[in-house]
Amino acid sequence: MLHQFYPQVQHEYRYELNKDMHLAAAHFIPASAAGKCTNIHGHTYVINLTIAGDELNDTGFLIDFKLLKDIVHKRFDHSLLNDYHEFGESQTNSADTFPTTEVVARTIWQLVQRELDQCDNKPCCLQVLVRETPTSYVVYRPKKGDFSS
Ligand SMILES: Nc1nc2c(c(=O)[nH]1)N=C([C@H](O)[C@H](O)COP(=O)(O)OP(=O)(O)OP(=O)(O)O)CN2
Ligand SMILES: [Zn+2]
Repeated sequence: MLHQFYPQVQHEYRYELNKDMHLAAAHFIPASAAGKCTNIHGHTYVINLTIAGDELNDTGFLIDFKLLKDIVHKRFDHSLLNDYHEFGESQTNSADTFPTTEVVARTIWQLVQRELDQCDNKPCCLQVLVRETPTSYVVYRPKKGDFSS
């Protein structure tokens, strides 16, 4: 895997962990303004997760790298993103759920943070980077109010 440098997020936690992964998936954007992207096509998404926290768990992990891969890669690899309810057109504000790079990044943050909320050592996901093509990527950073506690 290509090792890359990513935008840094400022924080005061003791530990910061980063997990890279690749994801092969297809999608289409169901809006005529999306031009050629209205047609179904595929990407090898490159994803980087930044997790931070002050305490380690009983295994000495902030969070298991493998768990992070399972949350994202296991769920979406070799899939059509539009098939998932998170990216469905039937949602109330459907443009906000089209599988654009922005929405994919936000959705990954929601899925990851939901799992982290179950951990006693309370790690938090501070940044999700999703690269859709060699020249295009999005960084999603949650605001304080996006965390449940
Ligand atoms: N803000 C966004 N803009 C675009 C998105 C998106 O998700 N968010 N998506 C697309 C397309 O789906 C496409 O996959 C990526 O577009 P683009 O970077 O233009 O792809 P190219 O490989 O053609 O880029 P070049 O730099 O011209 O090689 C479009 N816009
Ligand atoms: Zn695309």
